[in-house]
Amino acid sequence: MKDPIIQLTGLTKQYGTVKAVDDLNLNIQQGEIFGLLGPNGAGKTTTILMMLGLTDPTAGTAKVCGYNATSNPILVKRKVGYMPDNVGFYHNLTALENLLYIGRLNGVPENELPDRAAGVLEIVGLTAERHKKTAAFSRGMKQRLGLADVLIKNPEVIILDEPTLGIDPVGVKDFLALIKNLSRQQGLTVLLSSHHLHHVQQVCDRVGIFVSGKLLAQGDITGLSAQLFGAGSHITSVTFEQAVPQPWPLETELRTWPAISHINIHENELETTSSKAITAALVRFLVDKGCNITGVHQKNYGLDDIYQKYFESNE
Ligand SMILES: Nc1ncnc2c1ncn2[C@@H]1O[C@H](COP(=O)(O)OP(=O)(O)OP(=O)(O)O)[C@@H](O)[C@H]1O
Repeated sequence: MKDPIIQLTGLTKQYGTVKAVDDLNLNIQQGEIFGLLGPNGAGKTTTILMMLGLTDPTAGTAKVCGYNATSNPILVKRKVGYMPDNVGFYHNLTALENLLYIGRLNGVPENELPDRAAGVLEIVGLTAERHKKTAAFSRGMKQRLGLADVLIKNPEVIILDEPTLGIDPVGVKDFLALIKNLSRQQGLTVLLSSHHLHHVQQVCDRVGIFVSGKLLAQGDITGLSAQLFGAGSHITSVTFEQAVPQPWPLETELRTWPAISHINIHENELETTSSKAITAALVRFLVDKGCNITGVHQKNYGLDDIYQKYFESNE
């Protein structure tokens, strides 16, 4: 496997007595969409600022595109596009004029500028609006233009801080689809910070759960629920036509299934807790044994449950 394009090692930032980021270790591979998910004040922005060399770590290192962000911030900024949570524009200028201005600031050669601007406006879907002043832009349009600002310098990595804040649901869906396409088609690496679990869930390959400066867990959604809920990440409930007799010989058999960690029987309901999805096998087994089933329900722990368990007390 190639070296990770983002490598955070023991990254720590202390503000007075507050540890905003506490010994963060995280690797992100080229082309991945990684979601940094955490409640307000978790340390997401501070982490991003250290990755861009905009604030120095108290300890540890942030290596991005092969460069140490603290000692080589200029080289990192050449490769990384950053969209802060509050993108600002010159409202008396049009979308295109704003974009050309940012392109020049980022050193895009003058002869390439018109084509590049037209190209990124097309990607973000603002070609028809390019001559409108940004004062009249909706929040969703501003986010798209913010993304165009980031893309005009042909970055290898884009970092988006709370990119979906304040956009309506349809706008969010479109914006996230845009990010996903960009990453898939151009191999762009995306780090996205958010406290909206549903937005992160829609688009990210992997997620890191960040609370009070610490990364509690990382992985894809299934891996995360397995890490955070262990043996109890799947629950299957089965309803029978009649009450389950006690003792029930089938219970003894089910207790030998390695995936099942817990069995609960109440009247005509059976509930199993297991480390993997066993619903299909369980139903087949019960039908084979002559049980009459009137209902089946499978619950898998997802980000909602992770959120409730880890974030609610912080918000
Ligand atoms: N410049 C600063 N000086 C002192 N404390 C700071 C500074 N910047 C951030 N902090 C503190 O560090 C902690 C992490 O803040 P940070 O802004 O990184 O969190 P966040 O996850 O980005 O939250 P939000 O979603 O609210 O932006 C908070 O307790 C914050 O008060």
